[in-house]
Amino acid sequence: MTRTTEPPVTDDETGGGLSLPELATPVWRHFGSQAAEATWARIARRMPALAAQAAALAWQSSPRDLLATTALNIGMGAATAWALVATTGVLGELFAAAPTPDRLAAALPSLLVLAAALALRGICSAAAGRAQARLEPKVVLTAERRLLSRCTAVELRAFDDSGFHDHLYRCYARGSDEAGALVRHTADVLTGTVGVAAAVGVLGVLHPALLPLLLLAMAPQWWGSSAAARMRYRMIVAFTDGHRRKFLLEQIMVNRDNAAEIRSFTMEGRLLAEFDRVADRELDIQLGLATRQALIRLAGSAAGGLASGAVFAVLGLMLVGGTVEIAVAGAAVVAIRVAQGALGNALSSLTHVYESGLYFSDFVAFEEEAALRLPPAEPEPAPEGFEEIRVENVTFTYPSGGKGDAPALDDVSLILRRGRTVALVGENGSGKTTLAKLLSGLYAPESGRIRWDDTDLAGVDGTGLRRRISVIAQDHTHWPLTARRNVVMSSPGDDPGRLERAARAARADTVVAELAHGWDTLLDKRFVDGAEPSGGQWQRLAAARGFYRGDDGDATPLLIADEPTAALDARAEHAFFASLHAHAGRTGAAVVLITHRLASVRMADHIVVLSKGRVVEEGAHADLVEADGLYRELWDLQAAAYRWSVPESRHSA
Ligand SMILES: Nc1ncnc2c1ncn2[C@@H]1O[C@H](COP(=O)(O)OP(=O)(O)OP(=O)(O)O)[C@@H](O)[C@H]1O
Repeated sequence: MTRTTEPPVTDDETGGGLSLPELATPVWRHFGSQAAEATWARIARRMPALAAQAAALAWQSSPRDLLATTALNIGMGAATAWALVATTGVLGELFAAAPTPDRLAAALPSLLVLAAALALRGICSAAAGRAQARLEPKVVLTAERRLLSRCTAVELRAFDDSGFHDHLYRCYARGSDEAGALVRHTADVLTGTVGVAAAVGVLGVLHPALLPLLLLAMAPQWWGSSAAARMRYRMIVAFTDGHRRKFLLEQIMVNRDNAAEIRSFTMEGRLLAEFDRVADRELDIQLGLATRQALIRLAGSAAGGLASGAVFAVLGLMLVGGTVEIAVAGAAVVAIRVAQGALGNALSSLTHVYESGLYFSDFVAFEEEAALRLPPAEPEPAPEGFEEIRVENVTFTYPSGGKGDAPALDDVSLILRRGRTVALVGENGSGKTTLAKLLSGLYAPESGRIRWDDTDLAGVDGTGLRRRISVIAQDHTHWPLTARRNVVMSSPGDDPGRLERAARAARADTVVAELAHGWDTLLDKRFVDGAEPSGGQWQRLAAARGFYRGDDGDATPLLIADEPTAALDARAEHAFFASLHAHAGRTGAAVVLITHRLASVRMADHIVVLSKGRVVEEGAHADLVEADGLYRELWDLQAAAYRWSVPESRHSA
């Protein structure tokens, strides 16, 4: 099968396929193997708990639709039983003697009852279908809301734990849909069970000796359904890794962020070849499954035919022996057919309930895990403001990754004051951003403390605290919203004067002036009429967001700017630092500035130099240059670069 017009790419060229080691652990097909190993005994053991979970979720989503689904399914079973009894009546009248017009007339009332029972069954079935169709999307939405509210409520630290992140992703990828599927399949099991129960009840009433016949007729069905279901799950397991790999390859190829690099590195052919390789393998497995399932179906039909033959033979013997009347035998045949159909549905739904139940239990486990990572339930109110922030002997280590067990901050102490600018300086990985995150209330120290005047921030309301802090982040988000919402989104109200001041301070006003619809331009090229700002233009908008939030009198006494000018041109950078100092002077806020541009750092009131998570020097620019330590070394390197470039550029001109 050829899916690409590229020249064929051999396995050697693709290095035997792209190396994607993270695929070793299947994540979104996490429970495939457990599902494949499911036995009926295991499924039966878990069924009550799963049914209870499904019912609780459905009740939370829509009690009315849950009650309607349950009642209508039971009504459908009752109507089925009623129809079977009416069938016996009709057959009894017709076969009591040789059929004559009089017999037909005598059978009329039973026929009417049968018609009414079948109509009632049809109405119940349609209404139950409607209630179920209304219930499922509500359940999916409930599960989505539960997931999103948990994942936005947990402390940021949870996202540094790869186990938590995997669990979240797994639930995001399948959890909500599987919650809907769990409820749907549980309702289907109920429908099937009610159908079987109706047939069993009627047969038991007609003649108890007919019940073993029902078992005989259902046995091949039971065998066929289990064999087909287990075969399907084995196929899923066999292709778990491949399926995920295919999914990731699709994501890589359709994602706009990758489009340019795929082309720059001429990766198209390789990606498509890899996709074909995985997709062809999946197709082979699917085609093999289709053949094997057809064989199973054939064997099931043959066994079912034999069983039906045996049932008819036994019924014939019972008729001849006078154990049952002909009308009862006829009704028994109908009841057995009804039971077979209902059983088939119930069994296949049961295996689906088991599979969806595994995912949903994982979802519930995630909620429980997330609950352990929530901030304290009844925190102290956040302080209104401060004259001084004291960072005292703070040590902090990330949960996993990065430097392993080495702390990102090690016994750090410093003081910030209102109206003053403190610059954090140091080489890559020295802990500047980590310190900024602790100051902005995103992480709590592992030891040591941070105080706003006399208030220790440990145990205060984190959300309330962060409302009083404005952050211009290093990795700011490109919100797919209008330019206006990108700036004002985090702050209540929409104050045009404040917006203008913030835009001017960040020089975002010139960016907006060039946009087709000014502040109302959508900043996302994936949508019609969307614009795509450059990296530096995005940075100006992110800075405007920080200034806007900070421009509300005393309510936001701390502004943190982490690498705010990395993408700015020289003029914008100069203007930005001037605005930052003006902000400290005008609002009286304490300003923390992180930057590698030391020419701008010299304007700060105080400079703190970090190395390997420790404060190694601090003071004013002149003192640090005098001290001849790390700061002086970094300063000299940057200054030298400028000294050399001037003569060279003059020379080349
Ligand atoms: N989320 C994280 N999980 C694990 N380790 C992290 C995480 N973020 C940072 N680190 C590690 O903590 C150390 C300090 O990182 P940090 O980002 O604070 O440095 P930085 O001084 O801001 O660096 P840069 O100048 O490159 O921005 C680094 O070794 C980094 O690998």
